[in-house]
Amino acid sequence: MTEHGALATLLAGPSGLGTSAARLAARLAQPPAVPLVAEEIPPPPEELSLDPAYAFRPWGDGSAPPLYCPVTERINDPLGEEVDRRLIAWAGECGFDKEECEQIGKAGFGRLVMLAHPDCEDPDRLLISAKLNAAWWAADDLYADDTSLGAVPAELPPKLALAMAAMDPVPSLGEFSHDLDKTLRGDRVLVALNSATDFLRRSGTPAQVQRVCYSTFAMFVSWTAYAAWRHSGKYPPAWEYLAARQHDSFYTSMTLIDVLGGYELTSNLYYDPRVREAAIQAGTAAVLVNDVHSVAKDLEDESPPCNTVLLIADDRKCTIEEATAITVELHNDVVRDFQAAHEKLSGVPSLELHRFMRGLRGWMGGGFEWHSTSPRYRTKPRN
Ligand SMILES: CC(C)=CCC/C(C)=C(\C)COP(=O)(O)OP(=O)(O)O
Repeated sequence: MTEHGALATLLAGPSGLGTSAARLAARLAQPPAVPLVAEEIPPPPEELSLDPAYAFRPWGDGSAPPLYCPVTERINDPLGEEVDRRLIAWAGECGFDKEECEQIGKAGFGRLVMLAHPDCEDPDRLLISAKLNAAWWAADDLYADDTSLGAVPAELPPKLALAMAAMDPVPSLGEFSHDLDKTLRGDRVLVALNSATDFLRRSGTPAQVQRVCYSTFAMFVSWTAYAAWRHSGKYPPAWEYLAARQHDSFYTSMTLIDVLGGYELTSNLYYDPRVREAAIQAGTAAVLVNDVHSVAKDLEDESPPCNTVLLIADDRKCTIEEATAITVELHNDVVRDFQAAHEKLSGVPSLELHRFMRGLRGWMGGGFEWHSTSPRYRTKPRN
């Protein structure tokens, strides 16, 4: 029986997230009505604490409920520092200036991949994920999110179309290729996306490379939805943002798990609905960890980017603290769903699938650790 056939047989049983800008900003400026304090946090349900791979992990200043999250499998600071050194040198080659290279170094994307890919010891392989994540974040900050860095919502869609051309080179169109090639060479974000994808091509199979490209392009569609909401000043309800966030999540980063692990999860397993659902759950949970850590940073922008906590606060007319608790609860439920899916898939006779599922869990545990420690999310004390 093929791997896919085995999976289909095993899984044949019953099948298993779903205003205006001014109003949003005004509400968020209000002081918290009833702050949640640590003593009010209900104790975690005993039975869920039993799996040693998961824990209720305090985060931030400890005042919000803990995140139910996989534990961090590996912390190897010298390895993370080595990846960061190589990453900063590469960023300079792509055309990022000294200050930008320093920012990239400070964020610690090398440390992120050291934490998130515990089954990869090789700094050069880790660099595949470090380069791609740094390039995605550069596009996210410089093109999409950060007004102070020149991001303009109305200019985003055509920039993303060029970003796709940078990652997935288009065939020559004679005289019409000249200006495109010049543009792709002249913009540091496009150079980084092109270089990082080329670097991936050295180790990944064509199927692995293309899955990275297409999940990136799906993520770009969600970015254009956020840009339209920001441009019009009509922010969406949380449910609509969350629908987009599921394709704009660390799922994209997780497409690299098997490449860094030095194996390949075949396409029919990778895209099996149960595996995809689990991977989207892992990516969404990891990006909800990002949203709860990004609130202060996002509020600093003159036109705040979309964020689950801020949109829930607006939807429910509640405080940021209350919206944070709701987001944590949602996160924890998604992790529990992932945990159940992982358990169910553990009966499938595929070593690659077992490694990949463990890789998804490991990525969530590493992502949590990175968000808790990266200066990118260090919050200023609130008044
Ligand atoms: C940048 C990247 C790896 C893309 C996948 C995950 C993702 C979309 C982000 C982390 C970007 O979300 P966001 O803009 O909210 O991130 P920051 O809060 O700006 O770090």
